[in-house]
Amino acid sequence: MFSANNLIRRTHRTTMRIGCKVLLCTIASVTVPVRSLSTASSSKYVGALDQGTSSTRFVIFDQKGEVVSKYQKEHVQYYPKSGWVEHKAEEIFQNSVDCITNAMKQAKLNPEDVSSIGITNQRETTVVWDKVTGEPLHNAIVWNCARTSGIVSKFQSKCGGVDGLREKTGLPISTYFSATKLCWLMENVPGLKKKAEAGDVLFGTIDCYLTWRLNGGTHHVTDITNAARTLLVNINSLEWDDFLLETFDVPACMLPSIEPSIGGEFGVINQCPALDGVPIGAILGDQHAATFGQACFNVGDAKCTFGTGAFIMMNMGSGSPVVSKQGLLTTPFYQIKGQPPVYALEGAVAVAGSLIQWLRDNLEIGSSAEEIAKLAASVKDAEGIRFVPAFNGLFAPHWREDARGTICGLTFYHTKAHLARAAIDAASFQTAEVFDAMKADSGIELSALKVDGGMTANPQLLEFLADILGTKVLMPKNLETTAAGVAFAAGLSSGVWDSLDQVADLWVEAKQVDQSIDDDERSNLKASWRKAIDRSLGWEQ
Ligand SMILES: Nc1ncnc2c1ncn2[C@@H]1O[C@H](COP(=O)(O)OP(=O)(O)O)[C@@H](O)[C@H]1O
Ligand SMILES: O=P(O)(O)OC[C@H](O)CO
Repeated sequence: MFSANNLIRRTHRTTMRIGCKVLLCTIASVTVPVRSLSTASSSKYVGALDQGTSSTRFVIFDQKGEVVSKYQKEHVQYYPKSGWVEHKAEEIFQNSVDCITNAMKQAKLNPEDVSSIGITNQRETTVVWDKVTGEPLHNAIVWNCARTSGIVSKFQSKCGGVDGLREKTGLPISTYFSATKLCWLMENVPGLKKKAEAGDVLFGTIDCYLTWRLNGGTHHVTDITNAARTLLVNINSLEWDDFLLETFDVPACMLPSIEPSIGGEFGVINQCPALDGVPIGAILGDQHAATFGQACFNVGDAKCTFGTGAFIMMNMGSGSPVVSKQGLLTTPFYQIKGQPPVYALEGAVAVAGSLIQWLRDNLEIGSSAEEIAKLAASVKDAEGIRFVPAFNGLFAPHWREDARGTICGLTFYHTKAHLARAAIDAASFQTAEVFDAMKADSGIELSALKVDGGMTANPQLLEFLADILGTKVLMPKNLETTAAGVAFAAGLSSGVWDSLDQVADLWVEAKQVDQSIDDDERSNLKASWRKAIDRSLGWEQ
């Protein structure tokens, strides 16, 4: 059992670069449970439950950080109305158990072989469930669901605009975060508000729901990286904030307790026989886990994950969080028990790979992402087409609920291949906007961007990205960076690894892509993108 009494502390010193200064400082004080020391020889594997927007996977890592086995399962996406997105939390839990069971079977491992697991998840997605039966009281409302735009306008007016809560929360008031999703549930699920006020209902993001189901309800907990994406947490105190709870009218009794990401009290698994008795050693939101897996441990290190959306995160170190003036998010990157959190700046782009899925499913211009990628590669560029995928409005750095998808520059010359190319370029253009905002906010000149996620299988994406950013793009050997990140975090808490330096050594570069255009060409491309963005704004009233 993971408890404060059986923890041993180890402190490690390393060098950290801040701008051009090199500091010798403590970055990791790792808490190690006795279990790992007493059973060090047998419990050498670490598991990662990676619950993403489109699928769930369980990945098992050995001490060298190599993948031993993995199992993945997609879940159904529900689109009950235009712009609405839902998941079934029960299906996600059952898929999690299936993935764990199959991956453990493939690797021929028993629970005693696994020192701990980490949970990483699609963030902000909101679940409410019955405290006794565990039954979800509505489908989960997904992070990219735009149903709360009316509620968002109301709170923006009430709180002083889109940035009215930014100092406290690090976030703009947007449909993206959990608070307005919870408001919608309270207003629309009959009887929910009364039950919640009576203490009969629990709220949580996906990490919290899965943890509660896996530990049989012994711990209703979340970690700080997930809690801080609800719009209900003060990013300085790292606690639920009374003013925010009052503003959004959320009863405190339905909220989980907030734990540090690494070594927090998350309980022990007792509802999945394949991992019976294994502690949950770490929880990290998926973008935070990817940043951890990409070993972005120095201030200024940054990564971008190109999956359903695109998410850039840059390590800003511990100390006071930097509040963005450029439309970025301030977010705890991770927190080790007993240590102050390390903060990050993040640029969240809502639509990246999902645009390729849309071309496949709705326009049927190819039967798979790979086929669309091939089509896009058959032309030398997009021939001037700019495709702004503001399907649910625009996230960072614009935060405009009123933007809608826009294709600019079409002529009779263009074919579906140019459209496919423009869709792939859109991910890089959006990343460049966030990249520039990050440089302006942090004062840090980023010399490289580490990348991962499903879209990075596409060489045209990587080449155009390096060109439009004007910097080198680095790809790791291990592309399961999200799962690796939370596995490393769990392994640090259970003693499989004992320092961030050790974890950083597990990161191996597979590929570097360099820019190949000059500054003039880059500025022209960026100027054309800005024009296209302007045309997408204000469409939806
Ligand atoms: N070769 C490719 N070119 C462009 N996009 C791709 C390619 N292969 C996969 N994708 C996109 O990558 C996304 C899947 O990436 P993944 O990291 O698994 O996403 P998530 O973690 O968000 O579920 C899909 O949206 C898909 O359209
Ligand atoms: O599951 P992904 O990779 O699409 O990530 C979703 C993000 O966590 C949403 O904030």
